[in-house]
Amino acid sequence: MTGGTAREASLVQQTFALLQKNILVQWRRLGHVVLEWLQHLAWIFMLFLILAIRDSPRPSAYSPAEVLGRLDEFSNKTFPVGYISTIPAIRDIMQRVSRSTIIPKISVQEFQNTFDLVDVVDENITVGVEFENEFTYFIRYHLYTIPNPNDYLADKGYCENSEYRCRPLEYWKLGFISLQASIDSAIVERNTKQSLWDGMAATEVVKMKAVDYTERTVLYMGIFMYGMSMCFITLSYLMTLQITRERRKTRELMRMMGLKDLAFWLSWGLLYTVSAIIIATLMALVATTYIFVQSSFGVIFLLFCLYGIATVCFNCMLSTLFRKHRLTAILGFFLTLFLAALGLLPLVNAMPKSLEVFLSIFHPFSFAVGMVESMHMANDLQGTYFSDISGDSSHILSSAIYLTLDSVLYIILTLYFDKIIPDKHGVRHEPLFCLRPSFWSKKKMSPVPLREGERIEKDLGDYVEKVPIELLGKEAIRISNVKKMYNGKDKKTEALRGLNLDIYEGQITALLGHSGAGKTTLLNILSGMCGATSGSSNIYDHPLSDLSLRQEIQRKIGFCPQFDVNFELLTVKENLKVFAQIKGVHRSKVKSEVEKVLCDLDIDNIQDLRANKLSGGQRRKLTLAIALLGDPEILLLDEPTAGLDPFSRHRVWSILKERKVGHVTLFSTQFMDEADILADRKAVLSNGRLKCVGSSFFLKRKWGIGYHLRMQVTSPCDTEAITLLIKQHVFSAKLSTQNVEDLTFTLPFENMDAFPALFSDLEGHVGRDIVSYGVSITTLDDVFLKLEGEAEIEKGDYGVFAHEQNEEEDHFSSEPEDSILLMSDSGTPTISGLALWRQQVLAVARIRYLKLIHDMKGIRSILLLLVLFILPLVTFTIVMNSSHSINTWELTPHLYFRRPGERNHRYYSNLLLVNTTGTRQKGSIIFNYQHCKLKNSIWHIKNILSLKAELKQQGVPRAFTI
Ligand SMILES: Nc1ncnc2c1ncn2[C@@H]1O[C@H](COP(=O)(O)OP(=O)(O)OP(=O)(O)O)[C@@H](O)[C@H]1O
Repeated sequence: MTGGTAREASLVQQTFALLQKNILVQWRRLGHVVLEWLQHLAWIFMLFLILAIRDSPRPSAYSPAEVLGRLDEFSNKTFPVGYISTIPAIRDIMQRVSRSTIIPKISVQEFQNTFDLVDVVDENITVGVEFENEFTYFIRYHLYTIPNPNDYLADKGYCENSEYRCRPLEYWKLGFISLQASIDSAIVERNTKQSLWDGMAATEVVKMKAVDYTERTVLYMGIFMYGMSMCFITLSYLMTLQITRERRKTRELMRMMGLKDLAFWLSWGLLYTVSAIIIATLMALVATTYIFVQSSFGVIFLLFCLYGIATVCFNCMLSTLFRKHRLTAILGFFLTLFLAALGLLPLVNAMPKSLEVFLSIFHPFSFAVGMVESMHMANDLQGTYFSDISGDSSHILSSAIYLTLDSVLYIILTLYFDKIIPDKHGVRHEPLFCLRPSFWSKKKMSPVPLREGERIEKDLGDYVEKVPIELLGKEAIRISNVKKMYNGKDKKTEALRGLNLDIYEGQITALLGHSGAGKTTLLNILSGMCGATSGSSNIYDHPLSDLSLRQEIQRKIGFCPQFDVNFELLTVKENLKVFAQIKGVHRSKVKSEVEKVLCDLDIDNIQDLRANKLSGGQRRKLTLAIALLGDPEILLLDEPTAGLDPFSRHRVWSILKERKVGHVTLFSTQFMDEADILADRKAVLSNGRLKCVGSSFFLKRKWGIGYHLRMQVTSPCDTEAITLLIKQHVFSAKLSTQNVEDLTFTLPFENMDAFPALFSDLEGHVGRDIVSYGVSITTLDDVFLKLEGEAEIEKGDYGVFAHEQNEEEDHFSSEPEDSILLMSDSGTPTISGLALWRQQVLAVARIRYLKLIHDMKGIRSILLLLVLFILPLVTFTIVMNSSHSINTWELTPHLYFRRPGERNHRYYSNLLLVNTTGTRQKGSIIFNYQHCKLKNSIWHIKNILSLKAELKQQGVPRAFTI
């Protein structure tokens, strides 16, 4: 193997080339880009408006602490309490409660079962008490009488210095605290035989210092959380649309040229990361102005930024899962909508850490972990800061770590799915490919000498021409028993049925065959655009099935596919530059390489024309030019001159001939003259099999009919006499065509010796019954026609036609629609008036119906995905509901005890101790509290509720209520 420009495709060069291309494309479609940005900004503006109207920044203020009175000062005319007695101890406790000195007017009633009790509680007739055991109990109020005990569902604070509007005070005003104190006293009295009633009754109730205005409702915070989670929704839609489109159109071909997967994803990822950062900056500005007023801009910006990057990575992952760009984009849109709902979960309640870690694989949830907590802190008039990242702002760190890990996870999954879910073209890796050692060890190609004379085409016997001795051992491509089966929806197509063929270095080989013979399929397999179903193909003795070597092999190949490849908004020159860099042409040589190819193919006059403005032939030349870039050792060309003018065809032929030595060239063509002139060897395929292979001379000798003797005769003419004359010299001559004034005979090659005598005899008849005559040799067309037969050709044509129909998405383009409407089978209008109108309506209705069925598949996929992603949400909601956690607040000493420096977090409240003695009571209860690592004398509590705690004072256990 010789030749080839030195090429080494580096990740940086490829990424840079594609990124440059992406930026250029964005620039060329500036109008669209502006519209896209208007969409992004519309979302941010909407959020800004909602915030500006709903929640203008308020001055920081606290409502002060105030003493509400003694516990026994609560007085209600009647205070009915119901309970269910399941064990005698409960009745005993409630009997004691009925004698409560804290609530003198209490009346206690026993109920038979929970339903009866719930009925009266629901009607707000009585307050319910349910015991789990003799120490644990629930107090049940009518749902709307006291604020929801769940901190996140309740209006916290909101006192505005007015007792009337102070919701948390309902706990005091409606007797909740006094009842709880009564039950606690009864339990303590029953178990310790000591009475706490008097002390308890004298306990003073104090409203803690609280933030003056904080409206903590799920709805309110949920709207903003949801709005913030969806700030990248338009970006997601447009990104998936573009990536999936390019992935489908050109990615596999670029991959075939040696493009590294990561370079492709990075080029898009980096472009959209810039957009995400701009959106993140604007969002952070809006959020810090209206929601996180006390927080540092940097912290909020960081979270938005990381969320944006994770979104970009997520979209890349999504783009690997589907082929259709619209479907992917719509799906991405709905997924963002639904995943953003996951961000609401941290609002509802404190969730177990394990569930938080599990849900953090969804980036909107990870984002919400930081944002929701920051919102709660903002409601407490606290801000989040980098300096506090290990303290109260630690949730920011968790969120940032989750989002970073999400991004890494999505990138890994993108690369993985990209390998195991191939696009329309491309080779599928097995799911566990990364566990194979060969995947990680980068083998270098070292050609292994071939065993001389071992020919895999030998099965065809006489149909294969023997290659000259100097070619033996120069087999560059060896195709052995290759089969390819396409599994369509309705039927399977066997495109190749055990093909054997050797392609030699230093030769140009042509693939001939009827439409649908399998030429394109073979070239696609060799180029790596698709895999074979079975059999092996080796390139320089390296099996193509070894995926670890594939990239190495592919870099040596220049491939011109049947379809045209280019980036439409780039000029011819820009296209060539990008592809040269992808192919690994050194940066310093890109310019000269591009100029050489432009000049070789005579397209330098159109180098500044955009690809979407090129004619069919010019596009073809561009695709060929791309294949020639980097002077690849192996050229695989699928109908390279289709659509070219004769001048350009000759130019292509001379280029291929010039670079023949030391290179391998394999091309397919429908032009027999092209194969005849250009190719050293022609391989004729028929229905997926090799029919024969050899030089033109060999094929013509073997299948040609010999020579054609054409003569113009006078009319009327004695055909029999002329035939007899010819047969006298060439006995096996045959009259092949006969017209009024023309006769054509075929003369076999073997009778060439008889030709001089035949011609001199014919000369004698010229001017009498023969006007003139001439002889021509069999062409490859004749060979082809003989080999295939007309019936075969028709069959092949039909096959391809059917296939193309399947391939194209526009089944229902308007053209067939029109033809259905206007023409009968014979092509002439046969009906008119009402009948025609009826037929048109039916036809259009049928087309609409078929379109709907077609779209249903997409809708089904969307629904399936939605269900999959909603499932965690639904499960979580069920779990939450079943645990009654939303409307229940369990009071445990744990809530009130915290380490110094620990944030005043959710259910944790600081303990209020009011020392009215005027002395610092060393050794007293205050001293003991200080040793319990409690932060004392803090005038701040979320709700004023009772706590049952037990502390030892001077070794004596004392139960009391705070
Ligand atoms: N993606 C596909 N899915 C299903 N069948 C296919 C697909 N591609 C090709 N075929 C079928 O495989 C057979 C071989 O097709 P191929 O394109 O290789 O023929 P060809 O010799 O290149 O034809 P042409 O000269 O018209 O390009 C045909 O019958 C075709 O219908």
